[in-house]
Amino acid sequence: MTMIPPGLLPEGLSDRLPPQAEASARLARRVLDTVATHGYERVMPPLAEFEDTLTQRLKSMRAQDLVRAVDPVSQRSLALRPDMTAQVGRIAATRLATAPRPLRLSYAGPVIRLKANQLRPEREKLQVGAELIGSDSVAAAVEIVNVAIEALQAAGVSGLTIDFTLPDLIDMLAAGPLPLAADELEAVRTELDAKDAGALVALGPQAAAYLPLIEATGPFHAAMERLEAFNAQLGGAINSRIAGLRAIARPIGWDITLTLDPTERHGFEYQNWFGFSIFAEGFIGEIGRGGSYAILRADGQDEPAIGFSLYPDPLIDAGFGDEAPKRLFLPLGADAIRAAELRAEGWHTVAALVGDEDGATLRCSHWLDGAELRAF
Ligand SMILES: N[C@@H](Cc1c[nH]c[nH+]1)C(=O)O
Repeated sequence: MTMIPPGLLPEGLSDRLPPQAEASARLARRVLDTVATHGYERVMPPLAEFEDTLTQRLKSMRAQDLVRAVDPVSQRSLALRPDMTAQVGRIAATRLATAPRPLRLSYAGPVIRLKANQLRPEREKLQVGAELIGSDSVAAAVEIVNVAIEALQAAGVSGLTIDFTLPDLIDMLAAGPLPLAADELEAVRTELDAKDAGALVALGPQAAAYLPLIEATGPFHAAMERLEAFNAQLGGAINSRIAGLRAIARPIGWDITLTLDPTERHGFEYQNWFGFSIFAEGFIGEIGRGGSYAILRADGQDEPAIGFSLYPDPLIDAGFGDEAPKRLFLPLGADAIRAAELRAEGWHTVAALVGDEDGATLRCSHWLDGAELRAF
């Protein structure tokens, strides 16, 4: 029999220890507090749900990568949540179906996937976010992008880059001005993902018409000019998308780097007209993502929505939210009233239990001597 050392967890799952556990809670708190100031109210969906209600609520969400189990009570398939946006969608479509719109909700909690991605081995991640339900207008997008930026800045994250994308652009073009057969569509997507101009042209003239989209990538303003030139060739077929992107970019401060990658689809499985990824200087991979999507309501109608989710674990690993508390040792018999006063001033007290503990070993910087603080 193989011995499993104590404390060993399944691959991709880990404990958060002091001080990162506190830092993680603090960062989530800052984000939630910031979004609350913009009217977003917190919901707490459960860790697991019936698999079908979890995956069928958002249009074009796929049931991939789920950690599943059969519920012995209902005999139905349960899944651990991979993304709280789907749960917020379910809440909005069911229990809050009659709440006034737009409905602004926020959330924070762990999410889990079966497989880790190439960039990070973790299968469990903290997700913190906000969703605006009832609109996916340009005004709603402006609000969501700016609230996401403000929340990250309030948490002390700087050097932000926002990469805009148009998740359903290829579908829209293929169904309209640049027709593609179903099999061609997938091949075009693959080559656009790879940004392989040669391979795209080799697919034939229909596919080659998508070539300008490879060029319309990079720093926002230059890429937008190329996207506008492409739009002009198409007789203005994507006018509304272009106007939307410009309006969303306009209020964003100069301290934020903006980029465009109109065909990026990694991580944008259910988003429709607008999507964005958030990067922070010094971190590989995105630390957040968002966009517009449709929630399926009980009456079969779609409800528009837009939101963002942050994945702050890499920030925590790098020390964000770390604030070493001032720790004070209380020897046996210390003045309880004075200790309470000091706690009210922000000290964390560590009380002796037997009398021979060493406060310095317990990571206290000071000890209470009568009413006085003494440094160790
Ligand atoms: N939940 C999505 C991002 C998102 C939130 N709202 C809309 N999109 C994700 O984590 O990829």
